[in-house]
Amino acid sequence: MTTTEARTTTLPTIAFLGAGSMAGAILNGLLSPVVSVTGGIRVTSRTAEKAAGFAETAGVTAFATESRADANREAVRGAKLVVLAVKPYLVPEVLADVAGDLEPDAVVVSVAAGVTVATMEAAVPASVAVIRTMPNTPAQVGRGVTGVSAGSRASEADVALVRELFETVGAVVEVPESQLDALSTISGSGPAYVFLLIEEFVKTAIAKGFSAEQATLLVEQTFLGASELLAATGEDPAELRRRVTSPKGTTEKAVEVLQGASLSTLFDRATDAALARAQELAKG
Ligand SMILES: NC(=O)C1=CN([C@@H]2O[C@H](COP(=O)(O)OP(=O)(O)OC[C@H]3O[C@@H](n4cnc5c(N)ncnc54)[C@H](OP(=O)(O)O)[C@@H]3O)[C@@H](O)[C@H]2O)C=CC1
Ligand SMILES: O=C(O)[C@@H]1CCC=N1
Repeated sequence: MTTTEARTTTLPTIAFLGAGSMAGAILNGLLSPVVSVTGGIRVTSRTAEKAAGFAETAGVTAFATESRADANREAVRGAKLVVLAVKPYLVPEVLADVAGDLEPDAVVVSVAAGVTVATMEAAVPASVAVIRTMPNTPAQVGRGVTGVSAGSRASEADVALVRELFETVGAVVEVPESQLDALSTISGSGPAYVFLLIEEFVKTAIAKGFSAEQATLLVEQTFLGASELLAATGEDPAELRRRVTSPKGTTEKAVEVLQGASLSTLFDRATDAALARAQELAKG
């Protein structure tokens, strides 16, 4: 695993096919002053409105498929890295469209949940490498974590390049493809679990008589503070929990209730449901 460092990264021409939440988060990292993308960044979207949002960004050229049918083909011509950031069900259609225009040494980097390397390798010329990844939205603030799985045709240099791309927005973990869907249920979807906990905790604080503003401050600062304490101390979270939980004190009572609700089973069931969905998406 590698963490983000303030070092200069130079990347070759990149095309993002799809410009939604995930592509936007990664793009944010690429726009950092310590990153240089030689040949520039191309971005495609379905709507002209979304593409127009990128028009002002230096170094980025955006095309919309609703304005020009060849938007994705135009974007991939000359691109070394082609990041597939459309919804999983669109991956086969988009790859079929661009296959003939990919550079022979291009690396197709998918962020799509579920869609397998085998499906993508079958859709592009044999000289084109495929690498599957699973980033997460904290990439937008340089705090992402991305799982990377090399396809059968990816060289060490291809994997190193893709690592460099995702290290501009956080940490990278290399795993075999057989583990990538499981990784997705932890870190890919994980930010949603955290936000859900925050939403529910704010409701609880409001029910205890705090204003919405106070409740939000209390809860958000508690999540941020606890996360930063964990990061700064490097302590085991169980030890940090113990330090909050005074013997015979108040926290002990709350933690007993939470543990009684079988939190670990709940997380197992939630991530199993996400894993089952990834397997459905793989079938197309
Ligand atoms: N969101 C997340 O936390 C994560 C998402 N992912 C993966 O990222 C991928 C994208 O998800 P997300 O960003 O959430 O989705 P969004 O719906 O936010 O983005 C999808 C993007 O694809 C564009 N699009 C649709 N059709 C085409 C097309 N034919 N050609 C080019 N662009 C097109 C859309 O354009 P327009 O905006 O104009 O409609 C939109 O910008 C998915 O495969 C998902 O599995 C992976 C990890 C985490
Ligand atoms: O919900 C999804 O399918 C994507 C993959 C992981 C996070 N978002």
